[in-house]
Amino acid sequence: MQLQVTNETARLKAVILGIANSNGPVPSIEEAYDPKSAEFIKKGEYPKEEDMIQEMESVAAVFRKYNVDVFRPKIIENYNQIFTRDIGFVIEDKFMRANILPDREQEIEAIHYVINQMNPENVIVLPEQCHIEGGDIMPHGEYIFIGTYRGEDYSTYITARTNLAAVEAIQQLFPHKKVKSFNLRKSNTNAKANALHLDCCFQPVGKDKAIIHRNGFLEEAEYQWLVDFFGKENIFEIDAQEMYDMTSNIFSISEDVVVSDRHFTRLNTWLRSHGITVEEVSYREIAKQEGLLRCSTLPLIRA
Ligand SMILES: NC(=O)NCCC[C@H](N)C(=O)O
Repeated sequence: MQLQVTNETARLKAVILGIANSNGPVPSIEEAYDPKSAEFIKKGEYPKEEDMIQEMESVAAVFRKYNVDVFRPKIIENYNQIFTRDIGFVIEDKFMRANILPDREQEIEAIHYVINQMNPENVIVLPEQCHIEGGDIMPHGEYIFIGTYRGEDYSTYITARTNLAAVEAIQQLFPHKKVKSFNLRKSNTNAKANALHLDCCFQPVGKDKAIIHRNGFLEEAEYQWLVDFFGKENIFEIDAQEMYDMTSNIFSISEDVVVSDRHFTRLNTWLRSHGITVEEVSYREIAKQEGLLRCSTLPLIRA
């Protein structure tokens, strides 16, 4: 398999799509590793497996329509394998195996059969002290954007998943790229004030546009850098409720085609007004676990 990913929007050819089958029993509040899941566990409204399976199958159907090769993780019984994005990621022709939250460590085993199809020289495992999850990593041409948390209290946040050691390691591995990191706002208890990953508060879309939530960024200057980089007229600004709804976490099949949630009417109207085809699905149940479409996909080839 010849891996290739250098941005979020080039034509998708091959992808791993997570899987909701045998997702396990409803976790206890203590077992939740993000505030939105905890909120729905508390309310007794944790999403049902059959509903999430259906939601993911509708995305698989869109991929089939666009002739994208789709790989699914092998099912590990009673284990959450929906958010495949975080367990590894592709930059250029390299597959980076992520050092993910310990609660999610087994997820990688389920995609070994895909990793085995790659040139072993292109499969990279970062040193253990580098915490990193794919939701925080976005190659963008000559740049690699990385969501991180720079606070000294990093270890107190189960919602902080990518550390500075990982940012430095990525820069060393890709010396020809400009690595730009963003300090994200974290909350273990309030999902409206928690940018769990960079893709929960920002994502490039189309030819030259981006979706962004200002308060997801701890440094005003870093938010402003992105606004200036894309140009204010190309920015779709979302509010705290829209970040909570995971509005920045749509997924591009190409510069002209996006998979989005049908409830995102404001966003979908804006995308269409810029000539982008919106393939609408419902991902409302999966959203209760603080992840959406980008989180549940791991692109292998965009060319
Ligand atoms: N890229 C992402 O933002 N992934 C979402 C992961 C959600 C999952 N409940 C987690 O906390 O790891």
